[in-house]
Amino acid sequence: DKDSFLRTFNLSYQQEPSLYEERHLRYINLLGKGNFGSVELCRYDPLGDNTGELVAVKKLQPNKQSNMAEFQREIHTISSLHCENIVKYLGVCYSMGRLNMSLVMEYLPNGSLVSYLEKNRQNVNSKRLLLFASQICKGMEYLQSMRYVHRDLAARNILVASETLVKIADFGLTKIIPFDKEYYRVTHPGESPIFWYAPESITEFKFSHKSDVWSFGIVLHELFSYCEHKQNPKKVSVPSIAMHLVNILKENWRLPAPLHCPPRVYAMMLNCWAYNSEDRPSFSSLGEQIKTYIQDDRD
Ligand SMILES: Cc1cnc(Nc2cc(F)c(C3CCN(C)CC3)c(F)c2)nc1Nc1ccc(F)c(N2CCCS2(=O)=O)c1
Repeated sequence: DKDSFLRTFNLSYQQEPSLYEERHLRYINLLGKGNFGSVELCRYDPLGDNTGELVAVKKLQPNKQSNMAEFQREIHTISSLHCENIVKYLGVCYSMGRLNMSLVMEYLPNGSLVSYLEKNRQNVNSKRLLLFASQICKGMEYLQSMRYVHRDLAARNILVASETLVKIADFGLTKIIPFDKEYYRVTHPGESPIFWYAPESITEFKFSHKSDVWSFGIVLHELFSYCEHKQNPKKVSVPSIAMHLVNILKENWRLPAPLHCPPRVYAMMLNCWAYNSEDRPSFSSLGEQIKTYIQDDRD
């Protein structure tokens, strides 16, 4: 019931999250499925006359109780974030008594950055790519101000709200950095997207704002290659490849510049890919740099 729900999240009444009643949540179609569970498009239609709002509902993989605690942490994380470049939390929906729960978020009709750039490649120029990059930067700056590390910053986790607004989604791997440390160390690497990982995340499972900056560099590369997979590394993780990757990174190999990528943007990517985390720029300095590139209308 509501009281125990509020206790679970040690929320007081005035913070009462919107509780969505399952019987009014009408399934429309599946938006995506992964090892996290699935995300569905639903209409929340309490009046039953199709005037209700469209929402994106993230459901936990059924009967994976272990994930329940993680999922509750993810819900707690996203419900504490208020930033126009982060997908909006709307509430939760209980089902099967209290056994299962879903995360209700605003629905962004244009889908992920990957599908959007593949489909709209023709009419997205480098100025618009820089606008998207600056917005992702702003979202990451906000996340850092809340002492969160995202740990899974990639174009597939960026959603397109409109042709001039993108938002960071999916906080399934997000962790809070302990107050007395500069990084978060994970114990179980799990299925890691190593091509988006900084070297120290691969070798020492260390995650920090600076490892998020490394991933931001990969997102810049994805943006300026319009998320064309042949130019992008695959999301695969096999231990031997991981160590091989770290070795060539140590020898200063980096992803080549995407086709037609402005040299100063490639230079920014290389800065994000400094081997030593303390040599990487901060999100605030990246944001400033991108802003000047947008203003001066070169490339
Ligand atoms: C919170 C949220 C809000 N709006 C939306 N709109 C949305 C609208 C769409 F047309 C699509 C697609 C576009 C392409 N065609 C072929 C199929 C539907 C779409 F994928 C999404 N999606 C949200 N979440 C979400 C959905 C789906 C996801 F796979 C993932 N994830 C992916 C990696 C982890 S993840 O869970 O972040 C998050």
